[in-house]
Amino acid sequence: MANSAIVTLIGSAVGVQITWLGLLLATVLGTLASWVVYHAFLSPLCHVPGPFFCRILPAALHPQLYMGRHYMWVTEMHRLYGPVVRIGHQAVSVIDRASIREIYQGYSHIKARIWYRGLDQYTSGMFTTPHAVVHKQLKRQLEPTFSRKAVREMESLVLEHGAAGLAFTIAGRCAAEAALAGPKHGETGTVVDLFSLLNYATLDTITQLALGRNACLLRGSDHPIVGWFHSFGMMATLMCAFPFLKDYKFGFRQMRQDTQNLYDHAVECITEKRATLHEISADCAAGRSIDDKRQAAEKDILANLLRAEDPQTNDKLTEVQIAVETINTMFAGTETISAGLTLTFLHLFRHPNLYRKVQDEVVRSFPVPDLFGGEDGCPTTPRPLGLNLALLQMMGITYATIKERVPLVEAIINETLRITPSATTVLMREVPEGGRVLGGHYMPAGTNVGMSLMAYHHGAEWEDPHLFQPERFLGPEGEKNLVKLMSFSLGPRQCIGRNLAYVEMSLILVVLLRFFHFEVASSAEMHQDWLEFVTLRPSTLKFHCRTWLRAEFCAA
Ligand code: HEM
Repeated sequence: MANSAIVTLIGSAVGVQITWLGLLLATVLGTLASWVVYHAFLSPLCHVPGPFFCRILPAALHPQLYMGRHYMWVTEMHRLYGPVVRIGHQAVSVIDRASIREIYQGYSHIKARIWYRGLDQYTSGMFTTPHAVVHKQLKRQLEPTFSRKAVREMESLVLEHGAAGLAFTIAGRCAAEAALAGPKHGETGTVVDLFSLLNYATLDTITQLALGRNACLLRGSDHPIVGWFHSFGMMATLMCAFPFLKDYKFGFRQMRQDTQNLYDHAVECITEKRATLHEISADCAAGRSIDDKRQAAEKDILANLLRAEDPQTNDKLTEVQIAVETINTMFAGTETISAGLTLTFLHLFRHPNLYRKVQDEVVRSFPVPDLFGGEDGCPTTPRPLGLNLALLQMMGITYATIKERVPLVEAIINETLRITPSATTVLMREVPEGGRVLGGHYMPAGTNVGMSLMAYHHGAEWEDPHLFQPERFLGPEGEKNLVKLMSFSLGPRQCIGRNLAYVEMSLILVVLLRFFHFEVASSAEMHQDWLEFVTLRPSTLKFHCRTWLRAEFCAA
């Protein structure tokens, strides 16, 4: 009674007859209008340059994210608005080095939960935890696993399961097609989807290293791990957008089941590795010899994780932590590398002189060994040469020899990761209590800020940023440019797999250049879009090339 009297009173005050529904609508519209006015003109972020709609739409980023075009859009926004751009209602992208240092060099700006929480499906791991104390301990435990020394000890596994496995697969396909096509094969070559093959090679390698079991995708296995990973990624994306899905276990049954299968598989591999390590130490104690395979099994990522210990507290990782770290390692260390290598070939195809130059250097630096020591210097190696791991080892293909003999290889990898960083996403952090001034603009606490790797690598910090010039990473300027390269991020949360990434990419690139000749299959492949779904991917999810085994490895 009293309420309707108030409505009537307001109605007569403004000279109109209003109802409850009208009042409700007016309240909603009024709140909305004041919200828009506040965010458009009064909020502390409204002075940050950027498109107007980003000020008022909480989901301004989402269409670009779901279409995979976010990185192109953010780069364009930086071109239009400068080094600090508001790219969302609460999100700002920065590409000036001072702001980047401020954000990433310490622990002050924590990882923005909204972007990472989806990966925490079991427990938060090193990749996702926002807590400095937790991260510091995990880092102390995990760093030795990914150190240069540890990666050197894993190198033979990386060569065998990645580079060599890939080369055998492609050589096998070339040989089969050459047998069918006869001399015509010289013109047509063998068409392979390089992106998929590189994906298989990197997944085979990382499953061997992180689980102790190669998924054998290059050898044609239909291991369900590919589907499990797909579901894990989808589930992670959904949980980022709708975090309540983690606690309310309804819907998405297949995806949840696949994610659980992935986790159970990791636990099974952990148990198996524990048993293997136990047997090895029993054999050592009994003075029995350990063959090469078992020696290598002792040095992979999983074996290191089982031994990992915090030097300050002696804490070891729990079983759940080990499972989560192996899954995150596989997640972080597969497509980043396969996309990076596919992009490397894309750039080499666009720069045929550079392709010839690096291939010539690789061929000169890794000659075919004369297996039987021919007289008068003539090679007596029988044809066709068996393309096997022993041959690669005899040719001396290691990360150290590649760096020493063909520095151009790593320079090409670095330039690829600069101009088209395979992990392109904006690495979002949260502005801490008290707010911060970044790039001359005040950002209140809680604002999501981050660098867009693509925009930064195409910005003012670089000379001729749009040109593909690997030489910028060689000679006296090389070191300076390397410090500016952010493809692996910087500071305490930078990529822990960086050493492994360089080793794996260099070995695969050199083996492919040494044994094969590649040409892109069509100009459509060259000009297709690359879309960003955490990493860059060709829009067709394929990158077809023609390939030929180089003459010295073919039957005479
Ligand atoms: C070309 C290859 C790679 C690129 C471009 C790359 C790039 C990156 C970037 C940009 C980050 C920072 C992510 C963020 O702040 O959100 C990162 C973090 C990380 N990467 Fe990589 N990565 C590569 C390969 C690998 C490999 C091979 C592994 C493991 C085997 C790995 C494991 C990780 C982990 C665990 C983190 C989280 C580190 C932390 O938060 O402390 N990455 N990577």
